[in-house]
Amino acid sequence: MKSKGRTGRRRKRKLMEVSAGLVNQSCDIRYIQLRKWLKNRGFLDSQLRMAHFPDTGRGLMTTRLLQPEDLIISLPESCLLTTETVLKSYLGDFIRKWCPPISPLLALCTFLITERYAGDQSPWKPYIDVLPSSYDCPVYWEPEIVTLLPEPIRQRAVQQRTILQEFYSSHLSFVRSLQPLYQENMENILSYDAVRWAWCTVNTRTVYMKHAKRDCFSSEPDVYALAPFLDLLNHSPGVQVDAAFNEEVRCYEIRTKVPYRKYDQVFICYGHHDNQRLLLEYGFVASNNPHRSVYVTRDVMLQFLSSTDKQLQKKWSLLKEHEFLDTYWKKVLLGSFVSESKEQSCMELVRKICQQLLEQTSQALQKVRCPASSNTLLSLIDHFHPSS
Ligand SMILES: C[S@@+](CC[C@H](N)C(=O)[O-])C[C@H]1O[C@@H](n2cnc3c(N)ncnc32)[C@H](O)[C@@H]1O
Repeated sequence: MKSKGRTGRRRKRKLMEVSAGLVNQSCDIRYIQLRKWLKNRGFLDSQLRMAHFPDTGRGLMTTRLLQPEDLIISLPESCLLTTETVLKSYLGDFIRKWCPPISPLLALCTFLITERYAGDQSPWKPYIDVLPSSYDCPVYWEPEIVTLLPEPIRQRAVQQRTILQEFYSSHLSFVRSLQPLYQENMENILSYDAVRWAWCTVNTRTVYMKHAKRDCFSSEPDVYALAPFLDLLNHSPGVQVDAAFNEEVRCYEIRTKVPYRKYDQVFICYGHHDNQRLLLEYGFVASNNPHRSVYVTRDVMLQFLSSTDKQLQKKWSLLKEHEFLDTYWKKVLLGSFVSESKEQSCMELVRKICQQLLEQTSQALQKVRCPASSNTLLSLIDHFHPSS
């Protein structure tokens, strides 16, 4: 009787999951190893399970109803990977001796790479095995694809690539100093590709956790913690959570502010980011993002403003200098009263600009021919379409 009931419940759960379009990934061997590893480090089983969702990809679903103020997850300190972890490791002495001090970000990236290189020997293997092997952030895109992005985000994507390249090349001498630890050439282990992977891992997956300033690190903020399992939570701009390290119980805790039904995907909010920022920093865009915005370059604006106005450049500089450009547009677009004629002309200008950006986006879409990446890219570029 008992086992029949359990079978029935299993069938019902399967049906509900299938109807929600999600695939429970609990039997993935890497996931099982991760759960075992977490348990050994004191993580008590939570109601969350890894699953694959049709709209957001891999994420976490709840196996029970969640009410506002419920604790979603409580991850013990021993599961967190921070600069403290790095300093206690074989890298600690090298970091402490190195001058000028390296950044907390470089310490984390180096540790991730050397632990991945250690393979079976690494105590972090179960975590590293579930990390993505590559990312969708623009630093992974082919330059021809980056060229197709709308100009403002294209500039930022190019800038980001330069920052990463400088991050990689400016730390080569520190990387070489680690050679006594390995037989293989250190520059092969900490290659550009490896650094890009680690950089994206830290940038897309860490939670905020402030650490006291230490002399062995440069003055950049030390605010990262890699949080295994917890970092499978996807972003939704509409949800609210309380997330922080609880000093009393020494766990990183997240409490939901919104309810979830059984088998729903549970989300957190990475911040009030527009789609440009989400794409640059996390490699995705959110549909129905209340913070979405359309970036317009100065050249496009000037192209639409009266070409007969000889004083236009001067007026523009003046407005910019006094920070009127942003505030005035926001006022009009958010519905504050300016004057009827001004409002109408502003709206008309916005409509024309959007129309032009729409046309440019359609042309860019036509050029995306690469079959392997077209789906992701089409959806990404589509989100930058001003009409969306
Ligand atoms: C902290 S991880 C979340 C877990 C991740 N989906 C995974 O499979 O490991 C952040 C990454 O998840 C993806 N992501 C998060 N929220 C998303 C969303 N709403 N839609 C699509 N992808 C999302 C992005 O690739 C992002 O860089």
